[in-house]
Amino acid sequence: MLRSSALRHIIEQSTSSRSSVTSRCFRRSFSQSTSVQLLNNLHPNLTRAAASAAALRPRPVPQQPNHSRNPPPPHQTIAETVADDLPISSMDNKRVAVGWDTRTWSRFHHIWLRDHCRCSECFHPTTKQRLVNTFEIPPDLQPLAVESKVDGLQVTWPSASTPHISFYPWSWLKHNSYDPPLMNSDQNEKILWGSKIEQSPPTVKYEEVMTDEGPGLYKWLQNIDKFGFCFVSGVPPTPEATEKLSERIGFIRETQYGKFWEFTSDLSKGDTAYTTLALGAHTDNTYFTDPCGLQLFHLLSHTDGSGGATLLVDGFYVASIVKELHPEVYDILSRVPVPAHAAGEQGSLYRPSPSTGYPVLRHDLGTGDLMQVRWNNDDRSVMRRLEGSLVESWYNAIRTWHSCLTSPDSEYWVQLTPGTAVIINNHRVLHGRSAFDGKRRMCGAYIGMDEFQSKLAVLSEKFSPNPDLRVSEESEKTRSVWSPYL
Ligand SMILES: C[N+](C)(C)CCCC[C@H](N)C(=O)O
Ligand SMILES: O=C(O)CCC(=O)C(=O)O
Repeated sequence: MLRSSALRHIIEQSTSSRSSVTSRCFRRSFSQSTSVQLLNNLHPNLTRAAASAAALRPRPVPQQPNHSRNPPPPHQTIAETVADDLPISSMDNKRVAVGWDTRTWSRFHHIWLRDHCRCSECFHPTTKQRLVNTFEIPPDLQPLAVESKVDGLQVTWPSASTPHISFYPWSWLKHNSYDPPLMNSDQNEKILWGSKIEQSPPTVKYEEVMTDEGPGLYKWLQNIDKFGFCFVSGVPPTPEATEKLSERIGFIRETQYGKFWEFTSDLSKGDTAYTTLALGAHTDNTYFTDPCGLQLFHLLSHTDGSGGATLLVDGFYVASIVKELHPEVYDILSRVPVPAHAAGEQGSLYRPSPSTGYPVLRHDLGTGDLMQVRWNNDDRSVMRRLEGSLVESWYNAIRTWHSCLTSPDSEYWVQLTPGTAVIINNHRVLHGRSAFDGKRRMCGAYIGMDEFQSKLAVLSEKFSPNPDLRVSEESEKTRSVWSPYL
């Protein structure tokens, strides 16, 4: 074991002579390594010197990594990467540092790396479940060695028997870097829209969507994720075809209204949707703890009457305007819980848990991103938990919210016709309809948000334009343990 004084001497030597320092590798025992080892608190100049020296270092032949227990990530063959492109790795008594370039470093705690080992002993290769016992990992665990390999970081851990070797692909480390985060959030790009979306609303063709789980289905789900809704044209105007279309995404979510629903103005269910009344912009299921994620509508027929136009409003677009122009309103809508109920059926009485309900605007607690809009003023219950001091400002807030929702700039009115279905992200896009008369038959279904996100993730693994997200090749029978979604 080399003493730190000797190492420090080497570091001083290399700093002064700017000798080429192989900084890709860090070992406790100096004997096996020809490279200079980097100690804890690296001298900043050394890091740069090491990195620049490494960049100038002659190109050794790439080593064949030992993947006996960790299959290389499917999208990474053993590239002809020469050592210079390898990230620098070093460690102190708590963490491993990976230098992507001289200015970009990630730090991974030893306990974190050991806990996230993906070898077949630590992580079930088929079920993708953790096998390592997190709670037997010593809190002060330190590697015996840390080494930059051609396609990833190799860490050797002490263990009662033979040392345990973990391997982490560079792409996986970069995707999961937490100190600092290097990848933007899992959220895909969202395109906010107002009434002008009418000029080119997102649309896919039924044929595209229905062919094998291919690009067409992916395009549909991408549109829903990006815009919060998407039309499907060319749908046979039957409940059967519409049900099959819905099930392309995932299983239909059954509620008190049934599984796949067909409805008309006959009050067959205790809800104003089953009347000819106009319905203001709302999201469905505010009376559920977990409102459905998607809602699909397909107008089957409308005879002997008119009206019944469909209203769509991008709740994220409206929220962005409220946040900008009325921050105090945005704050109230994000804080004050709103109770709701569905009580029109004798046999059921739905209220969310807790029955005080949830605020109109829900945010990702980590990123602060707006994640959900919950708004249905018709289904709102008694505001029995509103602080007296907040009553007037709450009503002012929802008045402002309502006026922004119903602004001509926000509202997108479209007359649905048989053959064109529309699917809506019920956590983002509000919908409604104008009053109507005559005989109007509408059908559709609810799909859970988790089913939607799951199908989108599975298709992204195959078709995402982002190579970090596209992690399964046709040949892959099972999902890679390196999937960025785990
Ligand atoms: C969609 N379908 C016609 C089946 C039911 C409609 C229920 C609407 C309810 N007021 C809500 O906002 O959730
Ligand atoms: O009938 C319609 O067009 C929409 C009904 C509605 O808003 C709903 O079912 O939630």
